[in-house]
Amino acid sequence: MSSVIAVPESPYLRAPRRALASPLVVHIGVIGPGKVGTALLAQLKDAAPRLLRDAGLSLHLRAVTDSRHMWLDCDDEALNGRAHGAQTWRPADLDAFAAYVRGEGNAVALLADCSASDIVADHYPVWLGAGMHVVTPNKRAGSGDIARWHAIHEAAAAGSAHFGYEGTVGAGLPVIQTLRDLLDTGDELVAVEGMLSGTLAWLFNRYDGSMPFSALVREAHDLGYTEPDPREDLSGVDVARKLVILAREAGLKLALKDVRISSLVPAHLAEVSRDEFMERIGELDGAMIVRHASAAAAGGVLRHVARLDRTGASVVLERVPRDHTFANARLTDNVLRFSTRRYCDNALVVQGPGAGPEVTAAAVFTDLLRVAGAMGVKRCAC
Ligand SMILES: NC(=O)C1=CN([C@@H]2O[C@H](COP(=O)(O)OP(=O)(O)OC[C@H]3O[C@@H](n4cnc5c(N)ncnc54)[C@H](O)[C@@H]3O)[C@@H](O)[C@H]2O)C=CC1
Ligand SMILES: N[C@@H](CC=O)C(=O)O
Repeated sequence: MSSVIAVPESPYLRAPRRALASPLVVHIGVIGPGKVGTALLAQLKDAAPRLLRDAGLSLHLRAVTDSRHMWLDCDDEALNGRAHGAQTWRPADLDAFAAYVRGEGNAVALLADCSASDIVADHYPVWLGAGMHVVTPNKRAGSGDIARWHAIHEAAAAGSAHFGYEGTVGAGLPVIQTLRDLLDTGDELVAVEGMLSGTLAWLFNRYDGSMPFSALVREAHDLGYTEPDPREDLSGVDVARKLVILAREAGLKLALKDVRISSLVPAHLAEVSRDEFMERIGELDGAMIVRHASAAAAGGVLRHVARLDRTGASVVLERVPRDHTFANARLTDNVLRFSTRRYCDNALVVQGPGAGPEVTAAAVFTDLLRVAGAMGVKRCAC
């Protein structure tokens, strides 16, 4: 699909490699071949020959599954060659899928969950406990039931397996790793303030009242910025999930229900099906033009702002002055301002594109490379 290569072409990767006795073989299963999953499949395919050559890392795509079908034998040339390249599929079964990805022998097995499904997240403890690595941009595990979240981390420790979720906050931006590095070196999180939705950043960067807000939401959906159901973005729930993930990372007790959210989805559209919502999305336009005009009249712009500190968390669409940092971020830019014990006079800021299939897939790929790094592959991200 794309020629973009997720792994940076660093001098480190290009340098002559110390020959490994044998390549590290990683069996990969991709769950959810949607926008992010498809981009990940393309990135894996592009990078595999280079990683084998330069890093002694042998990536084997074993299987792909969505909610209804699973395709096994993805690396089987003969099978893939049948029916004009179409692979055979069978009804999806996550346990059988994981067992197939693992296979026989001693290969490292890794599951990349690119769905937004709680059902898939429910399987993480079993997979991790059995020593299979899990990498994901799916926010459900990190922001859902706290008992499941504990079970996941305990299973990962018990199975000596890695649970990677860098893509859950800020898409491809180094957010989780940055926070973890601060905490691991003894810093303390005091507060996070920022714009954590690529979709809402893009919408309010674009929206000037000259075209319907709903048309922009449709465009954001087509560009792959929104959640599978764009109400997750518009309601503020997607950003609230990210705040919960950050809070838990920092050891703060926060559940989704504790985040104060002001939703852009009117109550009468909150419970209808996704398809009906998309048909009636024009019903958002009236309220939005009024809010935009009111912010403009007061000399400001609308921005979707998230805040987290020890007293709580909030997600609000608010008016900010035109010269505010948030007013001048571009496109899907996320901005995360970390105030910590060390970064107290001036916050540590992570900023950049915060949504899109390519950048998100690259975060998942980076997590995969961290697993390989931990397994002794010295020439990629470790
Ligand atoms: N699109 C973006 O910019 C970003 C997305 N993410 C996350 O990435 C994930 C995927 O997002 P998209 O690719 O945009 O969504 P998508 O809707 O394009 O793809 C989701 C895929 O998951 C599959 N799926 C759903 N339930 C499943 C189940 N029970 N078992 C197996 N597969 C299942 C669907 O069939 C589909 O193939 C979501 O969790 C999203 O929050 C995270 C950061 C940024
Ligand atoms: N829909 C999300 C995607 C990344 O998490 C967003 O717009 O931020």
